[in-house]
Amino acid sequence: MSKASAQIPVIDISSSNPHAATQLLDAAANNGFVFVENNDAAGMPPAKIANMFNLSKEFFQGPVENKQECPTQNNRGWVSMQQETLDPGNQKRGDFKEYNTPNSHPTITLTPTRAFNLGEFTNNKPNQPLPTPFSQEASTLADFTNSCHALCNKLLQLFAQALDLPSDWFSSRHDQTKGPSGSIMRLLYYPSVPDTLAPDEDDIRAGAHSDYGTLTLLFQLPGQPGLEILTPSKTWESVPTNPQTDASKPLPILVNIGDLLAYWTNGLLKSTVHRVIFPKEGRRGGEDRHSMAYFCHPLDEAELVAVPSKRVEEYKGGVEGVNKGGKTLTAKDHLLERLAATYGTKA
Ligand SMILES: O=C(O)CCC(=O)C(=O)O
Ligand SMILES: [Fe+2]
Repeated sequence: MSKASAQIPVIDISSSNPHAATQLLDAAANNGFVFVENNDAAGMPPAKIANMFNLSKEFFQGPVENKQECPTQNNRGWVSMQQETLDPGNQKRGDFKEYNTPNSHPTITLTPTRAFNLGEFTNNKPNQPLPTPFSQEASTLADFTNSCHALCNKLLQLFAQALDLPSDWFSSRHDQTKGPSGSIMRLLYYPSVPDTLAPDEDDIRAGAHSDYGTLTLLFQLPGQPGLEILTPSKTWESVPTNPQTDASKPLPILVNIGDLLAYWTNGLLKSTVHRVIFPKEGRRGGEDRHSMAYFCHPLDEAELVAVPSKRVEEYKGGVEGVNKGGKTLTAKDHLLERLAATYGTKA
């Protein structure tokens, strides 16, 4: 039986929509996921997105030596299958990510490849080693991540407006000229697997998790489904790759609320649990899925205290763990804690 499709609104954030801020807040307070129409106000021309997907595909199709050149360090670089377990409490094995069939030979070797994490750029220069083809395209990558960050800041200003906060309350804490942050552009590849090797129930493409940062922008491709969200009634619902009926419109950008916006708003905004599966419809071994996630994080030292908003004060939800033993957590404390659980290392 196919899964119910999650009800995720598509919102126009251009000035022609005077309700953008409240619509965003309502969607974020409901299930924490929203599609943003990709018009000029989003500042993400479809050709730029397509170019990034092409670079990502070129990297993942390239030789494994390119990937091994830049193993993960400090959450940047090439992240391999089974190195990362997004749902450490429930998953027996690491995430089931890239299967490589050398020369299409039927003897399958499992090659750990999965994602490439790009950290912040400084003056368009990377702060990490880059493999081919990224090394020749540093300014393209920097430009794309900067556009993603600018869109996040625009959304953060709309959230501030809807919460009756000074419009830069969030965006000033995400001003990358003021210091380092944990923001990451992650390029993901989930290969299909041969039907004979179809995954068992424990093998999920990306385990259930909430995102660690403020906001995530997710770029998907049509015909490559698999993302699901956990609804308040604890059922999994699928997220469409394109919720629009007008095929001539650019694909909207999926945005989800991360843990920090939930902390800052005492849980009014929802950091919803999601995962990526092998869809039950279609081939057992799934289709190839490429996606790109921009995890927007605040400056490392930003404190996770509730924002001075009446709407937040009146909301009685509350989020566990913000104030541990009387100490206010910073964005960096939270990130290190989550990364330690994900990679199985010490914070
Ligand atoms: O690939 C996707 O669609 C989602 C990936 C994801 O949720 C993540 O990396 O945090
Ligand atoms: Fe995620």
